[in-house]
Amino acid sequence: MEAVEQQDASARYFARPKKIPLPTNYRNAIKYVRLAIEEQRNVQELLDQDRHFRAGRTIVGRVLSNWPKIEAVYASLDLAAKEPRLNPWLAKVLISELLFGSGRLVGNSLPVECVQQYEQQVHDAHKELLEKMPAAGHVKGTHRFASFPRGLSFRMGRRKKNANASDGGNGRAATETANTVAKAVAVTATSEREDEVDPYTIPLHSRQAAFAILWLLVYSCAMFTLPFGAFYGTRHVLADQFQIEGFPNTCGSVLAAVVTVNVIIMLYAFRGFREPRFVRINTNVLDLEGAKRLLAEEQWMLVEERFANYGAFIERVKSLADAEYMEDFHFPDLLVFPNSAKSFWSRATHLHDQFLLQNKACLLPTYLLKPSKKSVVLDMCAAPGLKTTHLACLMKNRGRIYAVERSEQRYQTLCQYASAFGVIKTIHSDCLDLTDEQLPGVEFVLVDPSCSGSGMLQRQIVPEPVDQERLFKLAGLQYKLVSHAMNAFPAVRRIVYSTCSLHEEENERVVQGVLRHNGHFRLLDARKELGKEWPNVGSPDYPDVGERCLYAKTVDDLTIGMFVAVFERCPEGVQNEVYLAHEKQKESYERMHWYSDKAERALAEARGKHQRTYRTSERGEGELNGQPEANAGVMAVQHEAAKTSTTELKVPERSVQEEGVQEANGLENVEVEVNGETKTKKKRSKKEKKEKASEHE
Ligand SMILES: C[S@@+](CC[C@H](N)C(=O)[O-])C[C@H]1O[C@@H](n2cnc3c(N)ncnc32)[C@H](O)[C@@H]1O
Repeated sequence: MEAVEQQDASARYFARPKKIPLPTNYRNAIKYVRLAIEEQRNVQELLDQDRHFRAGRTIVGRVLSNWPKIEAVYASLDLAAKEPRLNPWLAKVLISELLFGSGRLVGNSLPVECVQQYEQQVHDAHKELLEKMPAAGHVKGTHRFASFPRGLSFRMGRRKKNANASDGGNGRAATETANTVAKAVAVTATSEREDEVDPYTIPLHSRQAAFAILWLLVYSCAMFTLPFGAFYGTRHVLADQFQIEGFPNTCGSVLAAVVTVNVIIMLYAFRGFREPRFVRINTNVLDLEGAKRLLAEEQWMLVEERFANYGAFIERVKSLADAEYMEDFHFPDLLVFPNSAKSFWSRATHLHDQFLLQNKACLLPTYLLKPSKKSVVLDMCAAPGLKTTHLACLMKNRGRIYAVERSEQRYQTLCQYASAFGVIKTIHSDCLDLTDEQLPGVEFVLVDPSCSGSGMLQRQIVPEPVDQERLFKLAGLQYKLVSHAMNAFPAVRRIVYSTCSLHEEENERVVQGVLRHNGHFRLLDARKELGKEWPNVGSPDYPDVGERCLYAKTVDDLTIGMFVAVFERCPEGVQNEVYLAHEKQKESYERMHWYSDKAERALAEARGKHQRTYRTSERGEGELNGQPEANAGVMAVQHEAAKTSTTELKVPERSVQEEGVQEANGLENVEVEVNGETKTKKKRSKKEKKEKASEHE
């Protein structure tokens, strides 16, 4: 009767329409257990090679070290007959997990749910086996049977041919034979002892420590040998080939040794740094708890520690073990994995809808934009669309996000990313051509434009020479985009400007330029806006600007380099302090010109009248024929103003905004107004246009 009920239950399970996949770790475990038992292969080697199956050693090891007991339980429950559709290898792996693993099964796949319904019976059968144990403990020679199959363990000797295993995992032959049970019972004593310390699994931290020591040994050997080689090699070459002897020879050789030492140190440091893998949860389809459940199915272990400060968190991230992951310190939808997880994530295509690989630094701009749920947002430079989709998640897929991209190819990628989010409307256009007319009611703008990309990891590892001309052009474009955001959309309340550049020219200087010419927007303190500890801000060389902007830095945040500034529209009648200070400076600059003109006129008059010589001393005092001049005060003002004009005003030969205007027009010999002057500009050549198109995205 009971059997019939269970059969019905199992039929119900297998008849369900929705197919939930079996966790990869169980699938892999079946493969290795079968290889070890059926084909008697040395799976230890195979497991070592399979770097993606992290939990494998433990799961497979558990099954194989308890194989007889598992077989006995499987047999006593008669699962082969009761659940003919249940893979016997899988059933045994799951029984092993229930009895000797965590005690719970991962996921809701059909086989898992099927075995789960026998959970109590599995435990009862196991208990029964243990109770019978003393009586059967004397069965001769049975301890060998309890050992790992030979293919698995380096500790074990020969493996006895296992009749049960050779039935193709069906196990039915064994199920009926009391013999098997007796054997299994008999070995329990031995294997139970072995269970206490799982000999198969070397704890992860021990393995990591062992590798660290090994690498240290390798590098220290290199350190104590290669510099000598460099020293004597150089000495030999200098003497034999170039006939350089004596002191110059020694200097050259020492230099070669020092360079070698430094190269080795750099290589070691480079090995030591492994940036973590940041993974964002697509909160549009999955919440944090759901994400944790999915990851548990994949045998990832959540580090559930709380950190007093950001430094402690960063240190813990650096020491994440291969199977561990953590929640991020700042962002609730971000998870942090060790560097070694990269291969897992590139293979885990079945999780790509629920999780997105995105560097933590890229979440700063979107979080700082803080769009309210049903607001209208404009992402001016959107492709490939990671920030756009994050905005959509933050807005719970409600409201409207205009995602603009001008590059055709990148626009296609943007469309793919955006397709799952109804809130995103993609627009293939130059965002400078769009205004409130086409995109009405925009309240929040993200400006994440093309930049030099000097914050990208590979560019930090192998730095490129700084191309000032290119930086200047990029800065011009960036200035123009932010200014456009501030002036083309009257309803805009908040703007976030971000780059993945570490150059001030593209960051603080652009922000300063924009604030100087747009009094109606002010710069917010981004650190305060973030609301949590953040180590790096901008340069103090930009008063009222630098300290309000954030930098993400590889060395402190383990992220790519990123710069973020947050602007907010000023209340009516209020202007930002950078604008006001600049206006004041402009005034004094104009006054300086006025004084200067006056002084020049007075001088000319004096020259005409008296034919005397005039010069300005170092201190700015006027002297006439070597004597202090009556109008020396005027000259001092002139001198001070001149100083201001070169040091504080920093009126550049070509300003950022000039470049911006040039970029804006892109016309042949157009007249543009720059700092009040009209200049003629040349049209961008085809080559320049091409270069521009290939700028770092
Ligand atoms: C740094 S990427 C943006 C990355 C994107 N925000 C993300 O997180 O996925 C800069 C993008 O802006 C686009 N872009 C540059 N100038 C633009 C303009 N004037 N109008 C529209 N898109 C522009 C580039 O083609 C490039 O795809």
